[in-house]
Amino acid sequence: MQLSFRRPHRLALATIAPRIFAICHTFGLIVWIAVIEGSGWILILPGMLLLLWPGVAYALAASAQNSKRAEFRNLLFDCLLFGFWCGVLDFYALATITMGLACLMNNLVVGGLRKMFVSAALFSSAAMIGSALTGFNFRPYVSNHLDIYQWAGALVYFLTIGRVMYSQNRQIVRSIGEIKFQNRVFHALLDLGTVANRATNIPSLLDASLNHLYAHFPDYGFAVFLQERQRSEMTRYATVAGLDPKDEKRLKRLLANVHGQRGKSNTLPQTDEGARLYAASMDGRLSFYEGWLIVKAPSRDDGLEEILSLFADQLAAATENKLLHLELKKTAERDGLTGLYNRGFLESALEMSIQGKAQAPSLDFAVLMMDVDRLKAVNDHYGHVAGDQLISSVAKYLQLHCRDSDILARYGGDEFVILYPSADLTAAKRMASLIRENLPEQRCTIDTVTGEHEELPLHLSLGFASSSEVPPLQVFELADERMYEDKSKRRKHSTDDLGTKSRPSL
Ligand SMILES: Nc1nc2c(ncn2[C@@H]2O[C@H](COP(=O)(O)OP(=O)(O)OP(=O)(O)O)[C@@H](O)[C@H]2O)c(=O)[nH]1
Repeated sequence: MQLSFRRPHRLALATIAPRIFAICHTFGLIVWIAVIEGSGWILILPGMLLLLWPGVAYALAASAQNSKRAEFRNLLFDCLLFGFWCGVLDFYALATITMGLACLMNNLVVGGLRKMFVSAALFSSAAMIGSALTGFNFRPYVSNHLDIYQWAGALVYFLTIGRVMYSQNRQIVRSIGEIKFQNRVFHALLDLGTVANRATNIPSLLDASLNHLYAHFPDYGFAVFLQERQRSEMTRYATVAGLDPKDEKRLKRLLANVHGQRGKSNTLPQTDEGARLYAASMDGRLSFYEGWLIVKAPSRDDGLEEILSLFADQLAAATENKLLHLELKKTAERDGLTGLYNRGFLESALEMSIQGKAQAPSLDFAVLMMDVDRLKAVNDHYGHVAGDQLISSVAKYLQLHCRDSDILARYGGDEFVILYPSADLTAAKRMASLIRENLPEQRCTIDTVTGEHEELPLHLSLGFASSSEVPPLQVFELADERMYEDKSKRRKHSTDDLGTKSRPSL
C-alpha cells in the first residue's frame, strides 16, 4: 500500500507545537528523575522513544483519509503515553496532575465530555500498566527544583494551548464571516434571476436588479450601463442604486477607460478616497449591447472581482433573455407596418372583455371600427408605397388620440379597431366625433411613383357599439355593420365625384 501525505486538518497542525513542547518537557522530567534516583539509561533510553511521537503523530494525520479523525486518535494516544510515564515515574504528583489535566482538557475541547471520560480511562489504565511494569511505587514528591520545573512547564504548555485556541477561534469567526458573505452572494444571485424575470421592460429590469443587489449589500453602490454595440457612444440604458450623484462623474471617467478594454471581462479597479470602483463587462452574453456592471466598494475588496463577474453574467443573461422575450412579444402582438397591436392581440383582448362582462355585468366595453376609404384607388394610382404611407398616417393620427388603456389595433389591410376594455359607448362616441370633425383636415404626404410628393386627405368610415347596447358577443358584429352602413352612405355621396375626376377623390 502506498502512503500519500497531504496537508492535514487544521486541528493536527494546531497541536504540533504544544505536543512537541509537552514531549520534550516530559523527556526532561524523565532524565531529571533518572539522574536523581540513579536509574540512568534504563529510564532515559525508553524516554528517548517518546521523542519520536510528535513526528509519528503528524505522519499519521497527514497520511490518513480523514486527518481530523486521525488527530482525535492521536490525542487519545497522548493520554496513553503520558499516563504510562506518570506510572513509570511513580506518580510524581505535580506531573500526574498537570499531564492528566492537559490530556483531559485537550480531549474535552475537541470531543466533549464523552471523549474526556474515554481519555481519563486511558490515562489511568496506562498509568496502572506503567506502574505495574516498574513495581508499584508511589512517590508524590521529588524535589523543590523539580516542582519549579514542572510548574514552569505546565504554565508554558497551558499558555501555548490558550494561544492555539485563540487563533483557532479567530479562524472560525473569519470562516463564519466568509460563509455568511457567500450565503448572501448565493441568495442575491439566486433571486436576481427571479427579480429580473418579473420586470416588464429593460429599464425596470435593471432598476429592480440593482435595487435587489443594493438590498443585499447596503454598504456597496451599483450602476449598470448598456451601450449599443454599433454606436458605443450611445448609452441606451443606465441605472444606479446606492450611489452618490457625485459618483457619476467618476463613473463616466471609468467608463471611458473601460471602453478601450472592450471584450475583456476582467474588472478594473479605480481608487477613490478609500472607496473603490470596480467594473465588470457584461459583453459575452449580450448580442446587441455592450454593458458594464459597476460596483463601488467601501474599501479594497479582493474577493469582489470574482463575485462581480458572476453578477455581471447573471444580469447580462437576464437582460438578453428579456430583450429576446420583448422582441418575440412584439413580433407576436404588433403589426409590422404601423407598430399597432395586430388582429390576434385584439381578438384575445376582446375575448377577455367578453369574459369580463360575463363575470361582472356592470363592466362594459366598447368597440370602434374604422376602415380607410378608397385605399385601393390610392394603391392603383400612386402605388403600394403610397398606400402604405396612407395607412401609417391614419395609424399615427389614431395613436395620438388614444389613451394607454385603449387597445388600438390594425385589424386587417385598411381596417382599424379601438377596443375600450372598461368603458361604455361614450368613449367610442367621443373618438368617432373627433375623427369626423378633424380627420378631413388632416393631410398625408405620400411619395408618388414618379418621385414627387402629394398631399392626400385622410378619410375613415366608422362604426361603434358597446356591451351596454347588445350582448357582449354581438358588439363587434354590430360595430362592423354600422361601419359598413357609414361606408355605404359615404360612397353614395362621392360616386359622382369619382366619375368626373381623373384621379381618385380622396
Ligand atoms: N398599400 C397597401 N395596401 C393594402 C394593404 N393591405 C390591404 N391593402 C389594399 O387595400 C385595399 C382594401 O380594399 P377595400 O377596403 O375593398 O377597398 P377601398 O379602396 O378601401 O374601398 P372602400 O373601403 O370601399 O372605400 C385592397 O386593394 C388591398 O390590396 C397594405 O398593407 N398596404
